[in-house]
Amino acid sequence: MDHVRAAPGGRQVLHDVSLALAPGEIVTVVGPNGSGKTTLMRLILGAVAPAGGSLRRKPGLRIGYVPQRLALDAALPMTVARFLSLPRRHCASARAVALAEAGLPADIAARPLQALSGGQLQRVLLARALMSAPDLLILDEPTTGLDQPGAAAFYRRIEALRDARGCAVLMVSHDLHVVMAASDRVICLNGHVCCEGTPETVASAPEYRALFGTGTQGALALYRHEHGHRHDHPHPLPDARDRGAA
Ligand SMILES: Nc1ncnc2c1ncn2[C@@H]1O[C@H](COP(=O)(O)OP(=O)(O)OP(=O)(O)O)[C@@H](O)[C@H]1O
Repeated sequence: MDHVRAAPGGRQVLHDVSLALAPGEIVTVVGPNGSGKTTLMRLILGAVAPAGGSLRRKPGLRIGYVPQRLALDAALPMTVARFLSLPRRHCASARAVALAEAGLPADIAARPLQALSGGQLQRVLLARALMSAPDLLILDEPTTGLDQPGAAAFYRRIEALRDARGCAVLMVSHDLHVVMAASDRVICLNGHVCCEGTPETVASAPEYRALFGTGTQGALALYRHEHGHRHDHPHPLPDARDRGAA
């Protein structure tokens, strides 16, 4: 997207936002409450139209979306298998692959959604997003409610998925903990792009520190320590949008 402005409901939320996502890249958007993170995600999903600037998607781009939460209706019990077959039916083997990739046993398919823990439900949402073989996976605050080791494990799974499938990943979060360290690139948003770069670059940027203080370095170290190795993925070149996922 180039110099995009967004004004959902007539109120300017984002201005002059330019970004490109390259295949296989994990990008995290951080920003304070109300900084426009969800609006940015909705722009990419096509649920909000730009009020200015331009937005281009690779033709045929498939996007898998993992919402922050799912409002479950206790009066309408639904099995995991049924949920995974919405909106389109898939064969049992495709379902088993997606469940395994999301870190769930195959027999969870027969269980009602209402009976799952928060972490299991989060992984079912991930499995559902994987069913469409996405080129781009968008996750909205995917570890809300998980503790820090649980969140670190979730992000390692996302990295493994990216490595296996080569899909781009865009995560949106106001959680400053391990999410940044799990990313190739971090975008700090506050109505516009305040700063962006590697997690280390952003964590030490004055614009970022003005918004969030200096408390993230410990969490970066924690993730690096648990993770045990680093990735050095190339970052998108200026023409990445011509090759890129979105
Ligand atoms: N359709 C809309 N109509 C009016 N205002 C909107 C609309 N959508 C978003 N906003 C406003 O835009 C601002 C940014 O919202 P957005 O949800 O994008 O922020 P966010 O960074 O995701 O926030 P949070 O961290 O709290 O989830 C908020 O003040 C919100 O009230």
